[in-house]
Amino acid sequence: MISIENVSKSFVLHNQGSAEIPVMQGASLQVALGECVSLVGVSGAGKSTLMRMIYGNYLTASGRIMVGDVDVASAAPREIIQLRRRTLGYVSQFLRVVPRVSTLDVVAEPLLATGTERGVAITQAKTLLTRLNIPERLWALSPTTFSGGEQQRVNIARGFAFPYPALLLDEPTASLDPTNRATVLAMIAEAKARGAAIIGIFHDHAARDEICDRQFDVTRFTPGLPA
Ligand SMILES: Nc1ncnc2c1ncn2[C@@H]1O[C@H](COP(=O)(O)OP(=O)(O)OP(=O)(O)O)[C@@H](O)[C@H]1O
Repeated sequence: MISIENVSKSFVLHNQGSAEIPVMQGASLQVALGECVSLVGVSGAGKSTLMRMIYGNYLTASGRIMVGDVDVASAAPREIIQLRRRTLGYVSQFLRVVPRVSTLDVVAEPLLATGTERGVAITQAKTLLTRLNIPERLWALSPTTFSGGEQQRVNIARGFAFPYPALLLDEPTASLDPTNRATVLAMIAEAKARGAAIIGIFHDHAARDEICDRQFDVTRFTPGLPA
């Protein structure tokens, strides 16, 4: 489902004499439907950079990043938006909060964007928020004022609302209490069981070992680091 082929990436620091910093060279990884792979490697190895390249937030210098039949490395912005709508989900570490949009609407939005009838989308959002222990009194409010852990759970509810066949998870269990952590791990297991291909970054090693089928050490492709 996700196929990364010989991918390289440099950053050009325009404010520092256009210095070119190579951060990844020749990375390849295949993730099948129903499989969960964790990106590992020392701090600065390029885990987040690879994740952002797969999602199309960072440009890829060379190589291919196939998600389904779309090559994110060469796709037009319009194709990437389409891919993100129905194929590729991303649970980032932090919720991007839009003032005045209710929590229910934040969670239902990925379903509404794919044509789900409003009543069905809101019911699904309520189910997810209940499961993640967001109190009902908060559902009509914007998550702007929520605690860090509450915002993270709203973000997870939103990320799991639509059944994406490919899913990127950036620290999905960070700063969760044991009960909510167990719920999120169960949700990831359910996504795998329905056939999602998942790539995650987990500093929570117990969670990683429980939920991931294998690890991908990004350090092997970091220029200048011992392999
Ligand atoms: N936007 C950027 N501009 C310039 N350099 C960047 C940018 N993003 C990342 N880098 C550099 O790329 C390298 C990889 O960073 P990245 O954040 O991907 O590492 P990581 O493995 O996710 O680290 P951590 O575990 O600490 O989050 C680092 O040397 C970092 O400084």
